[in-house]
Amino acid sequence: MVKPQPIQVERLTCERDHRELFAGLSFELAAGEVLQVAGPNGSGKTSLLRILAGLMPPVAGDIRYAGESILSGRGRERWRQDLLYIGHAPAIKGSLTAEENLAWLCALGTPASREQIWAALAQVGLKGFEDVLCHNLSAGQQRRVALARLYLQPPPVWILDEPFTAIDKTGVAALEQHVLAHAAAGGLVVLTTHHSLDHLDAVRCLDLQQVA
Ligand SMILES: Nc1ncnc2c1ncn2[C@@H]1O[C@H](COP(=O)(O)OP(=O)(O)OP(=O)(O)O)[C@@H](O)[C@H]1O
Repeated sequence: MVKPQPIQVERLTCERDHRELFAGLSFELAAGEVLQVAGPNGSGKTSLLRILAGLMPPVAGDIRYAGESILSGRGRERWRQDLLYIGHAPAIKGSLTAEENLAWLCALGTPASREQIWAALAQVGLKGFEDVLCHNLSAGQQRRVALARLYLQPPPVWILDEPFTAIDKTGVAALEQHVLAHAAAGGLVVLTTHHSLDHLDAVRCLDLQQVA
Protein backbone atom coordinates (compact mmCIF):
# COMPACT_ATOMS: atom_id res chain seq x y z
CA MET A 1 0.00 0.00 0.00
CA VAL A 2 1.18 3.51 -0.80
CA LYS A 3 1.49 5.39 2.51
CA PRO A 4 -0.72 8.47 2.82
CA GLN A 5 0.82 11.91 3.00
CA PRO A 6 0.33 14.12 6.08
CA ILE A 7 -2.95 16.02 6.32
CA GLN A 8 -3.35 19.46 7.89
CA VAL A 9 -6.82 20.75 8.69
CA GLU A 10 -6.55 24.51 9.14
CA ARG A 11 -9.10 26.76 10.87
CA LEU A 12 -12.08 24.98 9.35
CA THR A 13 -15.50 26.55 9.77
CA CYS A 14 -18.71 24.76 8.84
CA GLU A 15 -22.23 26.16 8.59
CA ARG A 16 -25.45 24.41 7.63
CA ASP A 17 -28.63 26.40 7.07
CA HIS A 18 -26.85 29.54 8.37
CA ARG A 19 -26.07 27.74 11.65
CA GLU A 20 -22.43 27.47 12.63
CA LEU A 21 -21.55 23.89 13.57
CA PHE A 22 -17.87 24.43 14.33
CA ALA A 23 -15.32 27.17 13.74
CA GLY A 24 -11.53 27.42 13.68
CA LEU A 25 -11.13 23.65 13.77
CA SER A 26 -7.48 22.67 13.26
CA PHE A 27 -5.79 19.29 13.57
CA GLU A 28 -3.19 17.17 11.83
CA LEU A 29 -3.21 13.55 10.75
CA ALA A 30 -0.42 11.26 9.68
CA ALA A 31 0.01 7.72 8.34
CA GLY A 32 -0.81 5.08 10.95
CA GLU A 33 -3.53 7.05 12.73
CA VAL A 34 -7.19 6.30 13.45
CA LEU A 35 -9.29 9.34 14.34
CA GLN A 36 -12.79 9.01 15.73
CA VAL A 37 -14.88 12.14 15.22
CA ALA A 38 -17.31 12.22 18.15
CA GLY A 39 -20.13 14.48 19.30
CA PRO A 40 -23.87 14.48 19.86
CA ASN A 41 -26.49 14.26 17.10
CA GLY A 42 -26.31 17.32 14.88
CA SER A 43 -22.86 18.44 16.06
CA GLY A 44 -21.47 18.19 12.52
CA LYS A 45 -19.66 14.84 12.35
CA THR A 46 -21.10 13.88 8.96
CA SER A 47 -20.59 17.45 7.73
CA LEU A 48 -16.90 17.33 8.74
CA LEU A 49 -16.41 13.97 7.02
CA ARG A 50 -18.10 15.25 3.86
CA ILE A 51 -15.83 18.31 3.88
CA LEU A 52 -12.78 16.08 4.38
CA ALA A 53 -13.94 13.86 1.51
CA GLY A 54 -14.23 16.91 -0.73
CA LEU A 55 -18.01 16.52 -1.10
CA MET A 56 -18.88 19.83 0.54
CA PRO A 57 -16.88 23.06 0.78
CA PRO A 58 -16.14 24.63 4.18
CA VAL A 59 -17.26 28.20 4.85
CA ALA A 60 -13.67 29.02 5.78
CA GLY A 61 -10.38 27.28 6.30
CA ASP A 62 -8.39 24.77 4.30
CA ILE A 63 -7.33 21.13 4.21
CA ARG A 64 -3.84 20.40 2.93
CA TYR A 65 -2.64 17.02 1.71
CA ALA A 66 1.07 16.67 1.09
CA GLY A 67 1.20 20.43 1.53
CA GLU A 68 -1.39 21.24 -1.18
CA SER A 69 -4.98 22.35 -0.68
CA ILE A 70 -7.50 19.60 -1.45
CA LEU A 71 -10.14 22.20 -2.23
CA SER A 72 -8.96 22.66 -5.81
CA GLY A 73 -6.42 21.73 -8.47
CA ARG A 74 -3.65 19.15 -8.17
CA GLY A 75 -4.06 18.65 -4.42
CA ARG A 76 -7.72 17.71 -4.95
CA GLU A 77 -6.83 15.12 -7.62
CA ARG A 78 -4.15 13.52 -5.49
CA TRP A 79 -6.45 13.44 -2.44
CA ARG A 80 -9.24 11.78 -4.44
CA GLN A 81 -6.88 9.08 -5.68
CA ASP A 82 -5.76 8.24 -2.15
CA LEU A 83 -9.21 8.33 -0.54
CA LEU A 84 -12.10 5.93 0.03
CA TYR A 85 -15.25 7.48 1.50
CA ILE A 86 -18.11 5.31 2.68
CA GLY A 87 -21.07 7.44 3.72
CA HIS A 88 -23.68 6.65 6.36
CA ALA A 89 -26.09 5.28 3.72
CA PRO A 90 -24.63 2.11 2.18
CA ALA A 91 -24.78 3.48 -1.46
CA ILE A 92 -25.81 0.04 -2.65
CA LYS A 93 -28.17 -0.45 -5.60
CA GLY A 94 -31.01 -2.81 -4.63
CA SER A 95 -31.54 -3.97 -8.21
CA LEU A 96 -27.95 -5.28 -8.48
CA THR A 97 -26.45 -8.34 -6.78
CA ALA A 98 -23.80 -8.01 -4.09
CA GLU A 99 -21.14 -8.95 -6.64
CA GLU A 100 -22.46 -6.51 -9.27
CA ASN A 101 -22.56 -3.67 -6.75
CA LEU A 102 -18.93 -4.20 -5.83
CA ALA A 103 -17.84 -4.59 -9.45
CA TRP A 104 -19.55 -1.30 -10.24
CA LEU A 105 -18.13 0.52 -7.19
CA CYS A 106 -14.62 -0.79 -7.87
CA ALA A 107 -14.79 0.16 -11.54
CA LEU A 108 -14.86 3.80 -10.38
CA GLY A 109 -11.37 3.29 -8.92
CA THR A 110 -9.35 0.09 -9.21
CA PRO A 111 -11.32 -2.63 -11.06
CA ALA A 112 -11.51 -5.96 -9.19
CA SER A 113 -11.76 -9.52 -10.53
CA ARG A 114 -14.67 -11.84 -9.69
CA GLU A 115 -12.36 -13.88 -7.42
CA GLN A 116 -11.29 -10.75 -5.53
CA ILE A 117 -14.90 -9.66 -5.07
CA TRP A 118 -15.99 -13.08 -3.84
CA ALA A 119 -13.05 -13.15 -1.43
CA ALA A 120 -13.98 -9.71 -0.09
CA LEU A 121 -17.62 -10.75 0.34
CA ALA A 122 -16.43 -13.82 2.25
CA GLN A 123 -14.32 -11.55 4.49
CA VAL A 124 -17.46 -9.63 5.51
CA GLY A 125 -19.46 -12.83 6.11
CA LEU A 126 -21.39 -12.86 2.82
CA LYS A 127 -20.13 -16.13 1.33
CA GLY A 128 -23.09 -17.64 -0.50
CA PHE A 129 -24.81 -14.25 -1.00
CA GLU A 130 -22.76 -13.12 -4.01
CA ASP A 131 -25.65 -13.52 -6.49
CA VAL A 132 -28.43 -12.20 -4.26
CA LEU A 133 -30.09 -8.94 -5.28
CA CYS A 134 -29.26 -6.37 -2.63
CA HIS A 135 -32.91 -5.45 -2.01
CA ASN A 136 -33.26 -9.01 -0.74
CA LEU A 137 -30.44 -8.54 1.79
CA SER A 138 -30.94 -7.29 5.35
CA ALA A 139 -29.83 -3.78 6.39
CA GLY A 140 -26.72 -5.19 8.07
CA GLN A 141 -25.91 -7.35 5.03
CA GLN A 142 -26.25 -4.33 2.72
CA ARG A 143 -23.88 -2.41 4.97
CA ARG A 144 -21.49 -5.37 4.77
CA VAL A 145 -21.56 -5.21 0.96
CA ALA A 146 -20.46 -1.56 1.15
CA LEU A 147 -17.79 -2.42 3.73
CA ALA A 148 -16.41 -5.19 1.49
CA ARG A 149 -14.71 -2.37 -0.43
CA LEU A 150 -12.31 -2.12 2.51
CA TYR A 151 -10.99 -5.57 1.50
CA LEU A 152 -10.57 -4.77 -2.21
CA GLN A 153 -7.18 -3.10 -2.61
CA PRO A 154 -8.45 0.03 -0.90
CA PRO A 155 -6.57 3.32 -1.12
CA PRO A 156 -4.60 4.43 1.96
CA VAL A 157 -7.04 6.96 3.46
CA TRP A 158 -10.45 5.75 4.66
CA ILE A 159 -13.23 8.12 5.68
CA LEU A 160 -16.05 6.08 7.17
CA ASP A 161 -19.33 7.58 8.35
CA GLU A 162 -21.03 5.32 10.91
CA PRO A 163 -19.51 2.10 9.51
CA PHE A 164 -20.78 0.01 12.44
CA THR A 165 -24.47 0.87 11.95
CA ALA A 166 -26.62 -2.28 11.65
CA ILE A 167 -23.55 -4.52 12.04
CA ASP A 168 -23.76 -7.30 14.64
CA LYS A 169 -21.28 -7.78 17.50
CA THR A 170 -19.03 -10.23 15.64
CA GLY A 171 -19.00 -7.99 12.58
CA VAL A 172 -18.14 -4.93 14.68
CA ALA A 173 -15.17 -6.73 16.26
CA ALA A 174 -13.93 -7.86 12.83
CA LEU A 175 -14.27 -4.37 11.38
CA GLU A 176 -12.47 -2.80 14.36
CA GLN A 177 -9.58 -5.21 13.81
CA HIS A 178 -9.52 -4.46 10.08
CA VAL A 179 -9.38 -0.71 10.76
CA LEU A 180 -6.55 -1.16 13.28
CA ALA A 181 -4.65 -3.45 10.89
CA HIS A 182 -4.97 -0.89 8.10
CA ALA A 183 -3.55 1.83 10.35
CA ALA A 184 -0.78 -0.49 11.59
CA ALA A 185 0.19 -1.09 7.95
CA GLY A 186 0.58 2.67 7.49
CA GLY A 187 -2.94 3.62 6.40
CA LEU A 188 -5.07 6.41 7.83
CA VAL A 189 -8.68 6.18 9.01
CA VAL A 190 -11.15 8.90 10.00
CA LEU A 191 -14.48 7.60 11.19
CA THR A 192 -17.55 8.60 13.07
CA THR A 193 -19.56 6.29 15.26
CA HIS A 194 -21.83 6.43 18.27
CA HIS A 195 -20.40 3.03 19.19
CA SER A 196 -17.70 3.42 21.88
CA LEU A 197 -14.12 2.79 20.77
CA ASP A 198 -12.65 3.53 24.23
CA HIS A 199 -11.34 -0.03 24.44
CA LEU A 200 -9.05 0.59 21.44
CA ASP A 201 -5.95 2.44 22.67
CA ALA A 202 -4.81 3.25 19.13
CA VAL A 203 -7.88 5.39 18.38
CA ARG A 204 -7.61 9.16 18.87
CA CYS A 205 -10.80 11.06 19.52
CA LEU A 206 -11.88 14.49 18.27
CA ASP A 207 -15.00 15.65 20.10
CA LEU A 208 -16.82 18.32 18.09
CA GLN A 209 -18.67 19.43 21.21
CA GLN A 210 -15.34 20.72 22.53
CA VAL A 211 -14.66 22.90 19.47
CA ALA A 212 -18.14 24.27 18.67
N1 LIG B 1 -28.43 18.77 3.63
C1 LIG B 1 -28.53 19.60 4.68
N2 LIG B 1 -29.02 20.84 4.54
C2 LIG B 1 -29.11 21.67 5.59
N3 LIG B 1 -28.73 21.35 6.84
C3 LIG B 1 -28.24 20.13 7.03
C4 LIG B 1 -28.11 19.18 5.98
N4 LIG B 1 -27.58 18.06 6.48
C5 LIG B 1 -27.40 18.28 7.79
N5 LIG B 1 -27.80 19.53 8.12
C6 LIG B 1 -27.76 20.11 9.46
O1 LIG B 1 -26.43 20.17 9.90
C7 LIG B 1 -26.35 19.81 11.28
C8 LIG B 1 -25.27 18.80 11.44
O2 LIG B 1 -25.62 17.62 10.73
P1 LIG B 1 -24.61 16.40 10.65
O3 LIG B 1 -25.31 15.33 9.87
O4 LIG B 1 -23.31 16.86 10.18
O5 LIG B 1 -24.50 15.99 12.19
P2 LIG B 1 -23.98 14.68 12.89
O6 LIG B 1 -23.09 15.10 14.01
O7 LIG B 1 -23.36 13.76 11.88
O8 LIG B 1 -25.31 14.04 13.44
P3 LIG B 1 -25.75 12.53 13.79
O9 LIG B 1 -25.01 12.11 15.02
O10 LIG B 1 -27.22 12.68 14.03
O11 LIG B 1 -25.44 11.67 12.58
C9 LIG B 1 -27.73 19.39 11.71
O12 LIG B 1 -28.31 20.40 12.51
C10 LIG B 1 -28.51 19.23 10.43
O13 LIG B 1 -29.84 19.69 10.55
